[in-house]
Amino acid sequence: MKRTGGTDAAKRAAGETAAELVDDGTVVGLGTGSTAAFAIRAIGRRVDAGLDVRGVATSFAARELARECGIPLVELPDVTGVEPGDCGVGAGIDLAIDGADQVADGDLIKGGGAAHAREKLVDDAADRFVVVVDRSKVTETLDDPVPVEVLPDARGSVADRVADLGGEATLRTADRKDGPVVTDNGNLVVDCAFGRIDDPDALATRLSVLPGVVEHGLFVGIADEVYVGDDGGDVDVRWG
Ligand SMILES: O=C(CO)[C@H](O)[C@H](O)COP(=O)(O)O
Repeated sequence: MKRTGGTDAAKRAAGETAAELVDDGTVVGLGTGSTAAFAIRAIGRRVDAGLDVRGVATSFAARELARECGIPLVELPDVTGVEPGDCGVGAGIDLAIDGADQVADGDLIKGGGAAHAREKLVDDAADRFVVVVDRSKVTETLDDPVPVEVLPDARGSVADRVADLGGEATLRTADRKDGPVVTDNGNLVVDCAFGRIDDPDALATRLSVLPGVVEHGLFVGIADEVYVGDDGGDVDVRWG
């Protein structure tokens, strides 16, 4: 679920500071959401000024914004050495910059924009994953609902299994759409409230093995640094 307390000034500070980390001649993962958008626009301005970079978008929205900003794009298989009929080896993303909905002790809840499946794929593949957030996202422990992308037919069975785990699943709907939110991958999202999550790693493992779960929004041990912006334009680098 989106936390809406942060200001644009704080998001801008985090996003634009992280955009300075992009080196010439590299591949950068482009995150989703309003904070990552500040980074994408800043990278676009650097491209205008001559920066040679290729972007891998984490969502339809990130791709559209990157195109608007003139950032050359490649697809993930283009940087993983995949040949037809082959799995390829490793990934060639140097740096990923992405937002988060909640951060505690360097672990994240993501998926407020329903893009967490592809975000995890890109962010985890990067040599360095920098999270950009405003201060309202940083808490002592994770306790927001965890977005879980599910195959459409699995929404009921996953909700049952989430209840067995002590959680409560709610099918995500949108304000300006009849029916549920459909992800970029054609799936549904159930937001699963567990209250305080004392062991995110254990919960992540339990959610991952549920039949019909495509991806959940717990990002445990994936982030390398978290850039926390404040209203005055300062950025605190944590868990680096
Ligand atoms: O996980 C995400 C999308 O799936 C976003 O990164 C997250 O929702 C943060 O967005 P914002 O910066 O707009 O608060």
